[in-house]
Amino acid sequence: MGFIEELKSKVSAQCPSIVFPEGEDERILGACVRLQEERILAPVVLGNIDKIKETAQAKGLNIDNLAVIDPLNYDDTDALADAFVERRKGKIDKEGAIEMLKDPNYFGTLLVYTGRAAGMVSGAVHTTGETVKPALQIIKTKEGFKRTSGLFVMLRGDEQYLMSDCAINLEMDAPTMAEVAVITDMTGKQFGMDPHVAMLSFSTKGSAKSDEVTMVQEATALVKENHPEIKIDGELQFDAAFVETVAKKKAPGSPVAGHANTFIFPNLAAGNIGYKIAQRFGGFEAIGPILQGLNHPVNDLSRGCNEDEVYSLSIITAAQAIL
Ligand SMILES: CC(C)(COP(=O)(O)OP(=O)(O)OC[C@H]1O[C@@H](n2cnc3c(N)ncnc32)[C@H](O)[C@@H]1OP(=O)(O)O)[C@@H](O)C(=O)NCCC(=O)NCCS
Ligand SMILES: CC(=O)OP(=O)(O)O
Repeated sequence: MGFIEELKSKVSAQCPSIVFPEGEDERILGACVRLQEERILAPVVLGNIDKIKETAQAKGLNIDNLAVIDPLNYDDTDALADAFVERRKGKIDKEGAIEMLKDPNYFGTLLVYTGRAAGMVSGAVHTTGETVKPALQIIKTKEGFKRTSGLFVMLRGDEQYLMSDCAINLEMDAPTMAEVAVITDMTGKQFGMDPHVAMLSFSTKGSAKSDEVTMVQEATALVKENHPEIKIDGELQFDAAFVETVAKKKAPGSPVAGHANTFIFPNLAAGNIGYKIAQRFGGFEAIGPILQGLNHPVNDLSRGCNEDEVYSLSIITAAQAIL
């Protein structure tokens, strides 16, 4: 059984409710109708009902059984605003909260925070910043984690790899890269994988010297020291991490080199460019970014996503909510 198929059977047993702030988008609406008809999860679609009906008609979708909420016309806005003000502790007043709730990403995030939905999927229309900022402010990271990070599950046939951080952290240092590695290992295990983690660089085992190479070496050392149970090595170039013959030459004796399946990037440019190259040149399905380390699952999409990627990320979001 494939990765998504396996999660699907676990998720459908509980059928959690997932909110989609971009209900007027045809890729979102198409995926929601499929998820609802297959009884995998219970979508809650946000948007203007007339515009959603227009999208449905243009695509020939039957939305009769879909839960739709217009954030501009919702009975419980007052309760959401109160929860928002309480959570932000002096950073927003009631009037400001009511205004912010007109933004579907804030509205959807508050539905998740207050337990009205188990998770959220957005970002097919909005930028990553617009999508994730409400979650960073309201959902926040779990105890023990300082930074969230954006993971991609890369799928092609039987191949399955994890890549992160491809979406969030503009500045990388050794503690942040170490934290990304630890949480990515946890996510992989949560999804039933056996992560072999490569801390990526343009250098393998000291073949080049620079501040960034030192940062990756320090991050690797931090993980090895604090989490001896994690299968990790670095710093490794991608070929040394992935190709056995190259690993034998560049990193002999490494427990990970040559068969890594989990790749941690040394900066956001490498991560974001790297996953898109694998997706567009390599023909991988790229599912994510999956935000790791938050109290509840809120996941972003690339604006370049297709309906199948929305469908798959929704199943992963539901799985994060129940596993
Ligand atoms: C994610 C991002 C929007 C955060 O923006 P930001 O300007 O740092 O956010 P702010 O400084 O306003 O912080 C907002 C809140 O988020 C928290 N925060 C910021 N980055 C965080 C992170 N990585 N993890 C957890 N919390 C974070 C802050 O602590 C702050 O909390 P507070 O308001 O309760 O004090 C920004 O880092 C970003 O644009 N990243 C790149 C996104 C992108 O375009 N990626 C490429 C495409 S996927
Ligand atoms: C993840 C990502 O790169 O998002 P977008 O393509 O929307 O910028």
